[in-house]
Amino acid sequence: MSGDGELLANVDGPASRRGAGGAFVGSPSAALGGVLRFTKMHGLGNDFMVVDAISQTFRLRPEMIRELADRHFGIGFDQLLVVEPPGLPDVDFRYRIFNADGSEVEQCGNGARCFARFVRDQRLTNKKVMRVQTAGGIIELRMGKDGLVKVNMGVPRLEPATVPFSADEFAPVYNVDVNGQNIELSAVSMGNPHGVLLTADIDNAPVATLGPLLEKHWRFPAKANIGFMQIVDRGHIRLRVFERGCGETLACGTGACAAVVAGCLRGLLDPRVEVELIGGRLIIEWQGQGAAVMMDGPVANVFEGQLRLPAEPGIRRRKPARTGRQRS
Ligand SMILES: N[C@@H](CCC[C@H](N)C(=O)O)C(=O)O
Repeated sequence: MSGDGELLANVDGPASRRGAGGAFVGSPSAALGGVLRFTKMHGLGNDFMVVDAISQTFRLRPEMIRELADRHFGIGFDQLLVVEPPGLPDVDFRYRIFNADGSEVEQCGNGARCFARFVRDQRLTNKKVMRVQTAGGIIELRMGKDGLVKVNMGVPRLEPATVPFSADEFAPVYNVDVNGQNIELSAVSMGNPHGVLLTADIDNAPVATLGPLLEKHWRFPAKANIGFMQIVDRGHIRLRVFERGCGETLACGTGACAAVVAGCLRGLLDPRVEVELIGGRLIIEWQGQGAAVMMDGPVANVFEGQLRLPAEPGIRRRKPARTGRQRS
């Protein structure tokens, strides 16, 4: 963040739709040096800055995302969520996710529920069921009458190469050496990579120490989110997640899905499980290999805000193209 309180962002129009180093550009209409509107939201305390890139044009470099994510000097969030027009047929939106460290990632479960609420609140759609394209696959979002959002998170990927995890063949549990200590974990992709281990006492689990070591372990070549799961009974777990690219969060939706898949693979859980995270509860359902994982949970709006985006020297204002809001 710059010293005068203004936030540096580059806005240059749709030609450079995706910049180098993970920067992104929204779709045409906001003016160079104008304001970027956003909404702060959360799902069980996993918090997000959500931006409509259908009616706004902007570019944020990874360092800018890190500054915005900062809880003392910025807005503060675990992930930045970006709403874009779809790039595929039969899909309503494209949903992009950036961790607090500025890295773009494939999937975010709590974010998916917030996404559904956001696009309806912003009148980008009036659909109650929508299909959304992510880098981790297509997911289906369904608004419930109770204010909860149900998400079909897709079929978990278990083959090691698809997680990705380094192993010769699939196993429900792998032995991983961490500085001479043997750790037993399951490796699951929910679009994004997860390692899940069991703990007898979640309150004293070594999340802060073992989490970062496993996140960056060589056997997870794309790094991983690391879940610590305490089984209360066959229909109830407690879970803490050290998230890739942002550290321990109050809740992780894909982490909850991965934990239930891991527990079912080990024969420890029933198909419907209440997952108790620090920030609240999710209901996760999985009928077994080949089935999609279903996630049910709440969303919350925190506030709406806007950032002034100064023009970067050398970038000239372009006349914005006319766009209509997507309505279906
Ligand atoms: N909080 C998320 C997951 C966000 C992405 C994750 N940190 C990753 O790097 O894969 C969730 O609710 O799923």
